[in-house]
Amino acid sequence: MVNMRAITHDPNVRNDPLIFKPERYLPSAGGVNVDVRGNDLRLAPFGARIRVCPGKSLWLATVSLWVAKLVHHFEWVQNVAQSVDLSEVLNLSYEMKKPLSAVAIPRVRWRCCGSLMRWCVR
Ligand code: HEM
Repeated sequence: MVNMRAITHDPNVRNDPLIFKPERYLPSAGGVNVDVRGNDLRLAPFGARIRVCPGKSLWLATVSLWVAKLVHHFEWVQNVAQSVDLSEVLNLSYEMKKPLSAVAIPRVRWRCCGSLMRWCVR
């Protein structure tokens, strides 16, 4: 498994590695253009080489749809009961010490149309 934490926290690879700045990989915002499919280890969320994620193409082809659906159907608001804490803990990999929590409020009301996996707007 590629140690992405070590790579992405290396100041020789990333300027200001501790600052949350996703636009650093957005060419239209002056960031660098990185191939995330495992060919460029500056950013390899799916790993690389022989154990690279076999689901990467499926995910890259559908991620826009998933995000669009989540934003279209829900209003996302901060969970006031649990503030955002970016502290990390080392388990099998680095994980958030306190899981990120948000509240999703449905934008429309739904009712089940009777068949499995089919929901309609009331
Ligand atoms: C946001 C989406 C995803 C991310 C960030 C992701 C990331 C990863 C990473 C980092 C690995 C480990 C690579 C390594 O060991 O170096 C992995 C492995 C794997 N992923 Fe994904 N993955 C995603 C989605 C998917 C999807 C959609 C599928 C299946 C449909 C999938 C199936 C697998 C499998 C089976 C492995 C194990 C491969 C092996 O050990 O040989 N992943 N993934």
